[in-house]
Amino acid sequence: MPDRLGPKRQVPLVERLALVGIGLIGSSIARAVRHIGLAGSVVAADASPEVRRRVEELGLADAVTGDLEEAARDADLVILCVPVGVCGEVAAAMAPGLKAGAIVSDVGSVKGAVVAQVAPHLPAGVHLVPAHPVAGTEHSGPDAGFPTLFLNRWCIVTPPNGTDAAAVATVRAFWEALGSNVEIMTPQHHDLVLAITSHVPHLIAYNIVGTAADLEKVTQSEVIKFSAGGFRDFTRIAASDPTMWRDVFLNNKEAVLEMLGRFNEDLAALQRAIRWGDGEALFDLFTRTRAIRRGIIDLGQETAEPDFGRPRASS
Ligand SMILES: NC(=O)C1=CN([C@@H]2O[C@H](COP(=O)(O)OP(=O)(O)OC[C@H]3O[C@@H](n4cnc5c(N)ncnc54)[C@H](O)[C@@H]3O)[C@@H](O)[C@H]2O)C=CC1
Ligand SMILES: O=C(O)C(=O)Cc1ccc(O)cc1
Repeated sequence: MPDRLGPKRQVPLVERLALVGIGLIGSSIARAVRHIGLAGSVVAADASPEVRRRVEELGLADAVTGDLEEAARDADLVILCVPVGVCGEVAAAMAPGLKAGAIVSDVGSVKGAVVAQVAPHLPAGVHLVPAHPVAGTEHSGPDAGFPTLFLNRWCIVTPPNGTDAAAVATVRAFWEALGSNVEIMTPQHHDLVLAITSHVPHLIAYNIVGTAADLEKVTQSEVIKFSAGGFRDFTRIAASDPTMWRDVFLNNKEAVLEMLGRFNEDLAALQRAIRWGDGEALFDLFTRTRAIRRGIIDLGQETAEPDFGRPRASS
């Protein structure tokens, strides 16, 4: 498995790249793209003046703007790296600047709702190719990004039916150049898979940390002092960005509720096994789940030890 990005390219994949939203994901893309020369030029757009100032200080782009129409003008590829709840309004604001043949993509953690919100605003001749890099951290903002974030990670590309094949190939080549493995699926299937592998686990983390914080007979300082490894992992996840995750749950409602229904049934069965002293049921489940974890490690998608080498950010 490669442990670094490829060498600088002689010929960029796209001439002009516009990144809208330069937080963790947008700034990681900007860093990687500039590192390998994947775009002729990078324009960065963000609604926040503080973020724009920081992007300029960090030298992450050739041009920085708060005007989305200006950012989109002449861009060959535009990638929305904003919370999923604002993708529609962002698409509407930049639409007048888009040229025919441009590709609009995104990195949102939910795909069906993003397609529904963005597609109606795009002029004819503009290709929508949504994508989701399944890579991230609990940190936010332009200081949190790093160029190897997508290396050896999956990127799921979810083109709506009938999307131009050349536009899909460009988005695939883009993510492969950033070191990702690309898989294509429908937006609906993506949302179902990610509901159980990412969205519900985040909800469980938010919930358990909230429950621990609200206990009367166990103090907060005891929770912090005696937090074992498992609980510490939950607190890391529960430190993830509130705006981003609010939008994920509001925009993947059906799939999350479906998975939560199943989760609640299985939890009730475990509750019953504990109440009735059914050690066999507990042992059987724990044996099955241990095999799943070992399968993930065998696939090389996880290290057995936690990754302490990852950069930390302020927010
Ligand atoms: N954080 C993570 O681990 C991952 C996040 N994603 C997806 O990536 C997207 C971005 O997430 P992050 O980079 O973590 O967020 P972030 O909070 O670090 O950055 C988002 C940026 O978007 C800007 N923004 C918000 N509303 C805007 C608007 N209306 N117009 C222009 N700019 C606007 C903010 O000022 C901020 O700089 C989300 O859709 C999220 O679901 C995907 C994979 C992993
Ligand atoms: O920090 C973690 O453990 C994550 O799970 C990061 C993450 C968050 C959201 C995504 O859509 C993909 C990856």
